[in-house]
Amino acid sequence: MSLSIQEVSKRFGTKTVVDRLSLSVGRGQMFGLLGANGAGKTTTFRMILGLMKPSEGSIRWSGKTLDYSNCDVVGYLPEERGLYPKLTAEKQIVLLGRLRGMKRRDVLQEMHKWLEYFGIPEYANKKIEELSKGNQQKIQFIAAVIHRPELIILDEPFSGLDPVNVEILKQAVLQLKEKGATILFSSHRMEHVEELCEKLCILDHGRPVVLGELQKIKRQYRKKHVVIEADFDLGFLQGIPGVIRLKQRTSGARIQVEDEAVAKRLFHEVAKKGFVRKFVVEEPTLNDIFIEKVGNKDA
Ligand SMILES: Nc1ncnc2c1ncn2[C@@H]1O[C@H](COP(=O)(O)OP(=O)(O)OP(=O)(O)O)[C@@H](O)[C@H]1O
Repeated sequence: MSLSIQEVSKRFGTKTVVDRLSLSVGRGQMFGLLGANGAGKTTTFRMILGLMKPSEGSIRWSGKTLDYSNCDVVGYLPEERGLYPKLTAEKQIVLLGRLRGMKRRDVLQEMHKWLEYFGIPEYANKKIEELSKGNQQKIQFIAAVIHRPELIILDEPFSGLDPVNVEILKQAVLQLKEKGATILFSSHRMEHVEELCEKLCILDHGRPVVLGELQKIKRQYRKKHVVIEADFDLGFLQGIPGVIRLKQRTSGARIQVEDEAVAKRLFHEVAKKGFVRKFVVEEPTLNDIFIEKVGNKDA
């Protein structure tokens, strides 16, 4: 079981909003889609779900195109949250579970398990409109995964949640992954993707500018940061070839360098000067990579 996207493009009129995207996500893998507003994330999800046809290319889940006839294998949390405000959480979830072909008894059993997990068992009989935004989101998440889908697509699942609830939802998503679900999610927050995904794609105006395995992407990125703490001023390092920028900190400096060889040079230079309390070469963060590839704007 795997998702395979090959050379997919989507155009609206003359505007290309997804531009030759190819990727694959295997069973039990988690894939993160990053990009600024309007980069093409939701459009990509809609094409995977069969709600929209690609202008070019193909999308297959286990060798088949998804459409309304086989979409029960997918669970989808849309970006625009859409629950019926007047229904109770239970009625809402039962309705969606039944539409997925589940027996009422099975829906209720699964729903109670999830409500317990989220620490809100008493909300089963509350109307959606009576719940906070965060709790509505949990109900919609439960509705999206109630039928234990093989493929789960979560559009901005963490937006609007407080840090405690972000953590609870992250753990829930990880549990589903461990049980073998294939999960794709979009986010504006790079640290979420960094923490949860093996694979990722950064879209910039529909174009995949970074794509692949997180660890490989980081390794291939040659520029590093060096954090130094010393009892003397580190400003002189700015003049060393290969130093891109130096930011002074209260107890030292954080320096971006061209590659590891420059980091070694810095090590020798500071060691000659005096006592060095700290010298660390940091892996680039996804944020560093995003800023270089897409520019200094919000993901
Ligand atoms: N049905 C449509 N008709 C015309 N243009 C569309 C349609 N759907 C999306 N677009 C355009 O496609 C581009 C990509 O939109 P999309 O919603 O996929 O971006 P996104 O990455 O999900 O953004 P956000 O982070 O804001 O949710 C946008 O410029 C949007 O206006």
